[in-house]
Amino acid sequence: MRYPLRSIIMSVLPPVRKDRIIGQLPKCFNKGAALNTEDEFKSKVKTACQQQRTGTVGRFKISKVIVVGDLAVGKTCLINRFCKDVFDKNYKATIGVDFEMERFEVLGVPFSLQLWDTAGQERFKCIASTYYRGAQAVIIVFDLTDVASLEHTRQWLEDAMKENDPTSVLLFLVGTKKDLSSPAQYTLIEQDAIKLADQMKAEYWAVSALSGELLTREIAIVYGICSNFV
Ligand SMILES: Nc1nc2c(ncn2[C@@H]2O[C@H](COP(=O)(O)OP(=O)(O)OP(=O)(O)O)[C@@H](O)[C@H]2O)c(=O)[nH]1
Repeated sequence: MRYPLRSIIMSVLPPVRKDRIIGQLPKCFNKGAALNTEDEFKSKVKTACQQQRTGTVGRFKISKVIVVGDLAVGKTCLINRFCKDVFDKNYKATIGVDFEMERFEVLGVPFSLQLWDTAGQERFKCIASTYYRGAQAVIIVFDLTDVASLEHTRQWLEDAMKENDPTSVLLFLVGTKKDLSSPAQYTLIEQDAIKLADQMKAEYWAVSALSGELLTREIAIVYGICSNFV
């Protein structure tokens, strides 16, 4: 007896986690640097979901998201907090690239994010950049306590865009380690980050992987991609 591939896949996958079931658009972090300030999904997105026209592989839609940024700014911790809800204070450099898959249900339709964690170390940049191609979203990470890491985000963006179509990629500029920055330091760097996000046409967030504060906003990636896929 033959079974359709999708039924087989669905039967071996665990159910989608409750907090990954998205019925409403998450609020943006800062209206001054947001990709979307609407409260609701676009009607064409809703219609596509209702009509199950959302995927390229059966009902599935897989979106590739690459996470780039300087050495030790917190890319791996960001992904680990988001996907596994854990935090490791010990630093282990990413060698080349790493990969996590996160499943969602958006307006009743299965939706997956591939999160590609890339190495910030110069010597691994060459390997990592071979995985940049075909991204639907790029998360450019900087450390809120390190101004130089914010300045370097332009270069990371440029590198990521060499392999992608700038007109169709969604950009996120994410400041990490908010728990380590003093209010005065945070206010200063945030002003520059918002300005930069505006120039890049990126959505801005400030998060802490240690506390987990605001990290649920990563779910905002979903709506950005969602509103693009029809
Ligand atoms: N206090 C605090 N420490 C953090 C946070 N995020 C990351 N760190 C620490 O910063 C260090 C580097 O974090 P990683 O996530 O490994 O950095 P990375 O950007 O993936 O580094 P590479 O893989 O070398 O590019 C680790 O010691 C983490 O524990 C945060 O939000 N708060």
